Amino acid sequence: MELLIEHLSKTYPNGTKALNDVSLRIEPGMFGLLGPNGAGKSSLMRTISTLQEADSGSIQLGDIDVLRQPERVRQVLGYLPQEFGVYPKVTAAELLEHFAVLKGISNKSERRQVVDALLQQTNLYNVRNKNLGGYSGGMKQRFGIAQALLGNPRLIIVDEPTAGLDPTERNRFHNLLAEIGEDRIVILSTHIVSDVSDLCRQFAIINKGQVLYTGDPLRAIEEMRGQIWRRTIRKDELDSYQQQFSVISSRLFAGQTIIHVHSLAQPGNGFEGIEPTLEDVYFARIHAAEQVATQTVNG
Ligand SMILES: Nc1ncnc2c1ncn2[C@@H]1O[C@H](COP(=O)(O)OP(=O)(O)OP(=O)(O)O)[C@@H](O)[C@H]1O
Repeated sequence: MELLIEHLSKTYPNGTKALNDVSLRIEPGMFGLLGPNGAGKSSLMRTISTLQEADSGSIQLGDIDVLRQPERVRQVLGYLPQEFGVYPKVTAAELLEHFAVLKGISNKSERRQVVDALLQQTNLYNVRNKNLGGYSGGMKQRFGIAQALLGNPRLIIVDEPTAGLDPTERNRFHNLLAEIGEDRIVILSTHIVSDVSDLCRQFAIINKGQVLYTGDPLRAIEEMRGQIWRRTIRKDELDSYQQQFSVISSRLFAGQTIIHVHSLAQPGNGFEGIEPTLEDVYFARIHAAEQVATQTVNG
């Protein structure tokens, strides 16, 4: 089963163009949707999840026409929204049981089995009788995955799931995602580049409602080899470097400013060529798109 998105566009009533002719082909496995805040990731996730409509375009999931057959999509979809609220005074076992009823698992002993298995899989079995209000961020997110897995969905959508998790919880959550992404489509929407480089064999970069790149992370890095240059500068030099070069990122390290520049040729004295990372790919693509946008505005 594959997910085929073609020419999808959406403008909100206030005039915000959240999706601008988005086309993507997504195969089974983990797919990373990477973009800054406001890029349109949630709008795309909500549209695929049948929670909102598009103005134009189409989405096909296997033989399901997603925009026209929402009830069929819901039967094969698991969704972990960005803001996943839980009832604080209910235990994980109780709430998952409740979701299982809603999902249509009507046989009581079957339901019990499914719920227990999911609690085991998400490593929450030992704390299943604790109130969700006492769960840590990572435990809540794992509970979110447990409910998304009910009914054995073919398509799972998780919207910015690792924001706010500490490194250990994030690692554990990554392992869980990698496990569930083995035999179905899992779309992971995130602004955290390492979520994608750790987990995804396919990804897309989206910015201002447009797809800037789609492909394989390793290939994307390969394509940028020989084009990323690093230099340590003083903080007060940053402006002038930004005017002279394609500075795609700058960060402080031990009180000094380190910049990465995207350039086909050696930019000049003091620049050292480095192995690109997916973060460089991401920033270079976004930077290039911004440059084009500025040039268009300035004529
Ligand atoms: N219901 C809405 N009405 C009007 N504008 C909206 C609505 N929902 C989102 N937007 C705007 O559409 C654009 C895309 O938002 P969206 O939430 O899809 O982006 P995102 O990539 O998920 O960002 P974030 O990570 O901040 O959620 C933003 O400019 C946002 O302000």
